[in-house]
Amino acid sequence: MNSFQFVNPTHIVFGEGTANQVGQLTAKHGKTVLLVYGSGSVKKTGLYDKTVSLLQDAGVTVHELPNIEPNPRLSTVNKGIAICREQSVDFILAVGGGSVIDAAKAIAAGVPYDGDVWDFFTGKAVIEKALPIGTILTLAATGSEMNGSSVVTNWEENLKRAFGSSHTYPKFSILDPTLTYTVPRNHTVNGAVDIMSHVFEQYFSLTENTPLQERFCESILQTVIENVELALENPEHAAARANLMWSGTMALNGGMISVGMANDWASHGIEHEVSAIYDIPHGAGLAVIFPNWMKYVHEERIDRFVQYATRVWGVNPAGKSDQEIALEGIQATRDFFTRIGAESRLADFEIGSEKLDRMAEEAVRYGAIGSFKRLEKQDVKAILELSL
Ligand SMILES: NC(=O)c1ccc[n+]([C@@H]2O[C@H](COP(=O)([O-])OP(=O)(O)OC[C@H]3O[C@@H](n4cnc5c(N)ncnc54)[C@H](O)[C@@H]3O)[C@@H](O)[C@H]2O)c1
Repeated sequence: MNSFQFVNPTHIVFGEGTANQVGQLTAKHGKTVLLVYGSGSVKKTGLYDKTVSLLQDAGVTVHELPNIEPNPRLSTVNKGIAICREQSVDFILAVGGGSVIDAAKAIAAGVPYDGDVWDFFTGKAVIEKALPIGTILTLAATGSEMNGSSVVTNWEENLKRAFGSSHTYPKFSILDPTLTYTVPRNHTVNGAVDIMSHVFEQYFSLTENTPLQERFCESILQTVIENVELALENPEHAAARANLMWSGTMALNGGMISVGMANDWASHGIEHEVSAIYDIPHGAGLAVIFPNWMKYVHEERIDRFVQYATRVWGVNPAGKSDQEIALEGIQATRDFFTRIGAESRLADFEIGSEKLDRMAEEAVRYGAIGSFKRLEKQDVKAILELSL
């Protein structure tokens, strides 16, 4: 295990009915709020009306930025920055999934910065301060509700980039699993794949002597596997929705499950290049890329893949070589994603080979990616080719 420090400042308020606390939680941090949300579900479910009235009852002035896109765009973030400056907003409340929360973080970082907020995504500048934000989460997936990361798409340049900062952790996040009852089938699937992928990025590591971290990872994977089909069969399955929601938060809350371990994140980097051009949902892209990344890299550390196959998927190792066991675990991953309804090929999104070179080149724009196996442009291209 490597040396590490771990801090996570986000106050989590978990459980049915907790959205009723949004007024008092927000009023602790700000008086003039930008309410950031997507294009439909919060209005349909009544969460929008309820939130506005709770904020007003708490004496908070509310300004709004609706219509955050899935895969939020830089142009929308800039609109939010302008509103905050014009209206002297002192707190941002995100109500939605990862896209809404990520947009809120980018706005929060952009408001006190004199330059272009995109600088934080390209590494040209480092975030030194940000407006405080809070969230009401409506979709179990990204972990953005308890981490400092944001992913934004610069649509004009077809670039999807991320930043991570200690200044953009939410002050609080309200996690009411009943708010996810309305999440449609495809986004429930994408969310589950995203949660599992976050764990994979941390679990497939070359760092030695990390048994507790590995078991944290395995337990999240098992919990998602056990619960996602229950939520798909019955979208109002209270226990399944609660378990998925907490799994999503734990899978990526600033690295708690993988402290002291090298992380990989190459598959996320590759997926970002795909969705930057084709605007496909993040989880859907990961369901295609990840099993192919696994096939491509598993020989780097076969014992971790054997452990994954046997502990997570219950592969019986008797009479099999390590290679056979590892491949059985990878196939079990692919089969599971397919069984819950995730796509398995880029062709399912009508993506062909035309832009593979550009995607591979952009993925390694700042150098080789990944730590489990360092991937150069030709490796990324090979994984994308396997994914066609
Ligand atoms: N910040 C991070 O740590 C992090 C990690 C992984 C991914 N991401 C990014 O997050 C984005 C994806 O976020 P996401 O997976 O949470 O999805 P999302 O926020 O894009 O939402 C997906 C869809 O679900 C709908 N939706 C959300 N809640 C709903 C509800 N309760 N009922 C009905 N519909 C609902 C939204 O309107 C949207 O159409 C991508 O841009 C991805 O790159 C961020």
